[in-house]
Amino acid sequence: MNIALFGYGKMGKMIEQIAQERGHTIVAKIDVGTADVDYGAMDVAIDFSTPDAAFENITNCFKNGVPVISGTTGWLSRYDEAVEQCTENKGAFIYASNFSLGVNIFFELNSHLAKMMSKLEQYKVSMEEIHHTQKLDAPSGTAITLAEGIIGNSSYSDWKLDTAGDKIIPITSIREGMVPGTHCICYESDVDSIEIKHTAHNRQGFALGAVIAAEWIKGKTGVFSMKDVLNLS
Ligand SMILES: NC(=O)C1=CN([C@@H]2O[C@H](COP(=O)(O)OP(=O)(O)OC[C@H]3O[C@@H](n4cnc5c(N)ncnc54)[C@H](O)[C@@H]3O)[C@@H](O)[C@H]2O)C=CC1
Ligand SMILES: O=C(O)C1=N[C@H](C(=O)O)C[C@H](O)C1
Repeated sequence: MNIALFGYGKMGKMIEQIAQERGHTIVAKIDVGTADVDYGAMDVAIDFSTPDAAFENITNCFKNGVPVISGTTGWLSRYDEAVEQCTENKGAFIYASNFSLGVNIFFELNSHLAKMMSKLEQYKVSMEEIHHTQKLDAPSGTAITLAEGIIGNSSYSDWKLDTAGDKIIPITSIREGMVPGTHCICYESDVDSIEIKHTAHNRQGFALGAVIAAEWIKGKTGVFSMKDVLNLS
């Protein structure tokens, strides 16, 4: 497939390597200041750019008939608008806050655990995420998806950064060193704690998942998720 990369930073470079290993061709590397974008050359676009740039990158692709895989986080207040534009243009779109297989299994585990814990009022939930110091958004997109998984399966109604409260999931965001991404969910009672944790050792899992999603979306129309791609129930 001919793949265009929107954002040629840490993730763009990792995706280039994995896509080429799987026999794909990178036909464009679009970053700040790229003047001409040849949409006609692309079978699919993979966007790992910045919170400010993602919406425009994604919707320009829809307008030009190019399917989009986006992993950029921090722009989700405009997700519904992007979905609308995808539908209007009969486009194809997958956004995931995290493309790694491990985290997508962790999402399922989190929802299942939240359902079980919802009957046990003595346990209070909290979340911690740790990322490298260059990260622009907090909390991470993955932490927000995890919080939504808890909210959808319990009586918790919202999440807040560094703020506990009734029916509120407190999220702590730590920025240190080169950490690729660590997420931990803790249920705590007076007598014990239960923790589940996902630790990314590098960025390869994120990049491989994005390339697999790009391969999967070929020939499809609509808005999908990694759950569709990975066939997780
Ligand atoms: N969903 C997932 O699995 C993952 C998501 N991410 C997210 O992906 C995004 C990128 O992460 P990294 O590559 O680590 O960041 P990065 O900072 O290394 O790369 C971002 C690149 O986007 C470029 N950029 C800025 N404006 C642009 C524009 N208008 N068009 C195209 N490119 C533009 C920057 O110059 C930079 O090269 C972040 O939002 C991050 O949270 C990161 C890892 C995994
Ligand atoms: O910025 C990152 O690096 C990452 N961002 C994603 C997020 O916000 O959840 C995914 C991963 O944790 C790495």
